[in-house]
Amino acid sequence: MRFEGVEKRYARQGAAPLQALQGVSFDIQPGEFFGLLGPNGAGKTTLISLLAGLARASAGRIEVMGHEVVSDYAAARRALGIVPQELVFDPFFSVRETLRIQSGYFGLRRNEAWIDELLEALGLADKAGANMRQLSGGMKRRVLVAQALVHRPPVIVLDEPTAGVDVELRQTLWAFISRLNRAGHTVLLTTHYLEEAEALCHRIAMLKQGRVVALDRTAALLAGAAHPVLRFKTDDALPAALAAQARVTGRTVQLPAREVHGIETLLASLRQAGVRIEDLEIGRADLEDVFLGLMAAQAPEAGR
Ligand SMILES: Nc1ncnc2c1ncn2[C@@H]1O[C@H](COP(=O)(O)OP(=O)(O)OP(=O)(O)O)[C@@H](O)[C@H]1O
Repeated sequence: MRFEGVEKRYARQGAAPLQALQGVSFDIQPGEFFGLLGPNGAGKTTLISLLAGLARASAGRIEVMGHEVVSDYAAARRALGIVPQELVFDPFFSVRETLRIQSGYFGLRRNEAWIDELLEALGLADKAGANMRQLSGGMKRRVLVAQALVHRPPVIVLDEPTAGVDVELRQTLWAFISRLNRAGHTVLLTTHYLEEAEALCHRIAMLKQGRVVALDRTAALLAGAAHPVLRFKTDDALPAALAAQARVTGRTVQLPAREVHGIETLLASLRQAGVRIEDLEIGRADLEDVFLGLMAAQAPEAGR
């Protein structure tokens, strides 16, 4: 898969066009598990809709398995299995009918064995006869995954597949997608769950305001942020200097320490400020730290 100088501008009434993607270029190797990360509005979904041929790039080109997505649309589309972010279904069909209809779009007549395998792998076997409107949101999402895979595409694209889904479905989904990846399928994943990207992706591109701001092997991105961190719980307010660098989730606070003896300095500052701490641990930086660091480092650009 190749993105070459991809640009996308959206026209806006009474305002300058919105530049959603600017000069995005990168390759994804066959068989790779690739993560596309970025904050809300970074352009991830836009890039996927260009890849899927649902929207046209303002400039640049995109190829999937050697097929350019506009001039060679049918072949490119056939190579892709796309799990969209939004749950859109015809409520009157059953799960099995939905998958048969999707097979029909790709001209596949005898696809029952694979449909059964998909239903089984995604924990949908006992829901095959249920109407789509009877399914819970999580079950619908499973059908969306099955639907994307019905034609056995070599490239699987997942746009935030685990947004709002429970732990069980996440595990089912990742076990299945990892199995397909080991069997040679290329996977492109967008997610807001950085621990998921860290666990699954070989390489990661980070998008910010329509540009690629980092692209590397996951291990290399993490190595770049190898500083230790101090994690603890507290009910007290942090002094301003520490609050500015803290990552706070509820009562849990994480502070970066530049070097190991930086931990001592941090603890001294906390003690001096009278911050009472519990459950203290020393850990290493994770992908979220890399991500937050990169997002903070790049100043916002004009025209956005
Ligand atoms: N059809 C559209 N018309 C106009 N602007 C759009 C359209 N689709 C997206 N945008 C704008 O383009 C920018 C990129 O949006 P996009 O949905 O690609 O981001 P994203 O990275 O997928 O975000 P999220 O994490 O919230 O899904 C945003 O500023 C968005 O408002």
